[in-house]
Amino acid sequence: MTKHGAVVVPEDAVVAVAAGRHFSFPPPRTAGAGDLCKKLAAQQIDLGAAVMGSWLDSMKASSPRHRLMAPAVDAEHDEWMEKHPSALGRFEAVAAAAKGKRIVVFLDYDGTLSPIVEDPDRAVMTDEMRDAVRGVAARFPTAIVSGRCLDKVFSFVRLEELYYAGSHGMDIQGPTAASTHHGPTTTPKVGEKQNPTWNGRVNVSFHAAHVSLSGQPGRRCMSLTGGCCCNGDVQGEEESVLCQPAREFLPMIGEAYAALAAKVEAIPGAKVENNKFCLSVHFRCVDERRWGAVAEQVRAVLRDYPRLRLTQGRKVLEIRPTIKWDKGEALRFLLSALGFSSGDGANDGDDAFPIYIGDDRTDEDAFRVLRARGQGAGILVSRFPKDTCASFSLRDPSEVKDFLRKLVTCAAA
Ligand SMILES: O=P(O)(O)OC[C@H]1O[C@H](O[C@H]2O[C@H](CO)[C@@H](O)[C@H](O)[C@H]2O)[C@H](O)[C@@H](O)[C@@H]1O
Repeated sequence: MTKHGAVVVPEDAVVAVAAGRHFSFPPPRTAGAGDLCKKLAAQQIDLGAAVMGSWLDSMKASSPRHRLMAPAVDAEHDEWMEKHPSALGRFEAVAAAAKGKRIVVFLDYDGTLSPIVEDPDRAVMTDEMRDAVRGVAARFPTAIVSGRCLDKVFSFVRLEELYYAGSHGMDIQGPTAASTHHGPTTTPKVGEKQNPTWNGRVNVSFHAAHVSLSGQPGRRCMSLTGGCCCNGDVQGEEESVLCQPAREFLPMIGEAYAALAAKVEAIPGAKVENNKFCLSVHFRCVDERRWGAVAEQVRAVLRDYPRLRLTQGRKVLEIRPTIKWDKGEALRFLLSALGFSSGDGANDGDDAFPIYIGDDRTDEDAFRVLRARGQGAGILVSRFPKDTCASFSLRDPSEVKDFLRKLVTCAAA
């Protein structure tokens, strides 16, 4: 890739529109979240026949080709970087803002911890990245927040000491008791002398005897001693999970999966991934001339399921329940479960410093929550300008790894 000449780079990002906002950090509470952040929330795509064209446009818009033509595009990039500076370049500003607070780390998976690849089943993360995440998790409560189903994302990450929020936050489980029961009783504050491990589960209790719904060996789960703020869904079998707000949709999602898989089978390259509480219809490997056919098949199935809605990720159409739950709500829930806020919005846990790193449209829901709370740091992984509610940027998973390592070094120092 060169900065000069007309190099066209395929990328699944939404091209930036001037955000009309200059960099300010820490972001002011609520102010600044405004219209842009509302617009960026994982949007529901209208399923009406009249908007099929715009639906297809939306699929194309999520996969623009970036023209890197100096100097105009460089200027646009520079302007964007002023508003969303590198979290590595401004590491000292992040560390200063976190000083005296308790860091909690939230990490998206695809495009953040692993590079985007054609086959979703091969999106593995490197051992170096795993070590970096392990290092962070030894010092701060750390959660993976992914659109993938919990078992799948766990099979990639393979670290038992983390919290996992699968299915876009609709399936939340905690670390094993064994992997975390040797640290301080509260998360260390930045700048405080620290024990290298943590155990900051203020109002969370572990049920070591329970296995997860997946039966995943070696993983124990937990429930809230103070009750679940997740529609009261923690009961019976659910005692083994922290939060599953969309449980009632499981049979419906299963049916929709079968119908969709049968419908898109005939479209070369299309693939439906069952993410338990949501479904992903991948069109990355579909000839662009057939994208309309993918959209049409998805629409046909969704007509039978008015309680399911459609959102969009990186060359993927995502079908999920029509409940008000997303990665932002998962972040809120986990902060509350960790004792950093009341959960009812009355107290946003000002001593917490959540760092959320993600690359996708669905991560904007979490960035928006951080902006609204005027708390922590949202970091967008992108090498191209995009509209975002994040404060900072990192170019790719390799920079994410460097940032995580720096966080560990800084905490150790
Ligand atoms: O929230 P995330 O962890 O980022 O998960 C979002 C979706 O990621 C995966 O799809 C994306 O990555 C694939 C592998 O690199 C790529 O082939 C695909 O085009 C991307 O959309 C995953 O397969 C989906 O289930 C997740 O919803």
